[in-house]
Amino acid sequence: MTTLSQDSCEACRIGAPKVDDAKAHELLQQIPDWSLIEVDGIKQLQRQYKFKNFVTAMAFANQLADIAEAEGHHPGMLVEWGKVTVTWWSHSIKGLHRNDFVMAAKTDRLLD
Ligand SMILES: C[C@H](O)[C@H](O)[C@H]1CNC2=NC(N)=NC(=O)C2=N1
Repeated sequence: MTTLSQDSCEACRIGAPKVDDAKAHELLQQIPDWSLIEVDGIKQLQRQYKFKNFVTAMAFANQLADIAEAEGHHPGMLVEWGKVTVTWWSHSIKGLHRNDFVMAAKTDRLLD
């Protein structure tokens, strides 16, 4: 199995294959702190990160913005005092692509 955090995002266009449930559960083993959620029928990955204040939470969000730009794949982020909720899904396919699992793993690595 390849290490998700070391992969790069591949082009994800309308019609690209979604990750099926069996594959999603296999990939989730590499990102065990993430939850599989469904919003308006769209499967997504979500994790909440805790910080000591708003400034450190915002700094993390900005770091994540930088890697999102570098990979051309962008998360949902809710920045609050002491926490950031990150959500990954692929807008173009209204669901989960392998890219979302790659980016979730890279998000975790920001805190190594
Ligand atoms: C043109 C551009 O690459 C696309 O619109 C990208 C940008 N970032 C994206 N991010 C996410 N999460 N899903 C997408 O479908 C997506 N599309």
